[in-house]
Amino acid sequence: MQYLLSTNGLTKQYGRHKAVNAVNIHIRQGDIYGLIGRNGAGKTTFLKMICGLAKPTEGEFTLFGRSGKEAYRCLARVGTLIESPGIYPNMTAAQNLKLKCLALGVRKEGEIEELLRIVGLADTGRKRVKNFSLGMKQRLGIALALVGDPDLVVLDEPINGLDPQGIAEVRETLLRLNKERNITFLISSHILEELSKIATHYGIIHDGVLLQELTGEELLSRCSERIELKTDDTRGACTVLDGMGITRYKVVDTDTIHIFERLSDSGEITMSLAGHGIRTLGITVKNEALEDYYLNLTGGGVNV
Ligand SMILES: Nc1ncnc2c1ncn2[C@@H]1O[C@H](COP(=O)(O)OP(=O)(O)OP(=O)(O)O)[C@@H](O)[C@H]1O
Repeated sequence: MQYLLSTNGLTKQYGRHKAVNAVNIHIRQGDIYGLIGRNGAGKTTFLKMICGLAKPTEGEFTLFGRSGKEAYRCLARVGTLIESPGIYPNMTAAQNLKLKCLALGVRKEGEIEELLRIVGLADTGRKRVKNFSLGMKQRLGIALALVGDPDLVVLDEPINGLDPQGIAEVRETLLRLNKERNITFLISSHILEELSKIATHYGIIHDGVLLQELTGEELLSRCSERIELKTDDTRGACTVLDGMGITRYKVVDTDTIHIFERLSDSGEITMSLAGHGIRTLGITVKNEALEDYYLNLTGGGVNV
């Protein structure tokens, strides 16, 4: 499998403390990859290493198929928003972008207008950035990371402190960029619930160690509200579910099916199964909230 970005034993040690400990991450072209971890888990340190802002103590990363020194040469294709985005508050959004374009030698006609459009700041005109909402500032930070047409954009906590509307705006922006410009994203957050509204893939980091990588679908099947159906005939049960027009289900075990829709229809499902001679051994509605899943995982500190 060819990854757009992968790491091999990437480690950063400060004194005796390993802020990032032998992390192997795998990001494909087109992913919106969420790196989730509590404060101090090592997210920023990890992101800094793959953006060339901190030198790994051990390990290496492969970027666009290049490793070692070659990988560092590919960093021009990576846009970053790490820690303070370097925004000038007394300038307008367009002026901030113009400065970044000048700094990177970008002279593409209409690029600033296009970037403002794509992050939803086209109508901010002469408004100075100091009068922007936090969400608008974050979107400007994203626009700044987009200067130079990167293929991969790395954003450190882009939804930190945003209200639900701000999160929705950032989400829409990232999804649009992902679709329209085919940009791959690596974004960090300490709140899985918020990240889950954006990411397609996840890496869970704790105490510098990557505990788990999983897809959005896997996370959904582990956390979301669902009916857990136990039966001794999963194949027959699937046929019955299909017949009931239920499409969002997954066989997770030899005797277990998770159903993610019609959560109040347990009775109807049981009756329908019985009508087809299929025994229901158990049927319950389960709901492990995202945050619980994450806390259980990091609290235990073990890989599951
Ligand atoms: N320059 C440094 N020197 C010494 N220790 C550092 C340095 N940078 C980070 N650390 C330590 O490494 C650990 C990971 O920090 P890091 O900032 O990467 O975590 P984080 O997950 O991004 O958390 P936060 O969201 O709070 O920034 C912390 O214990 C931090 O104190």
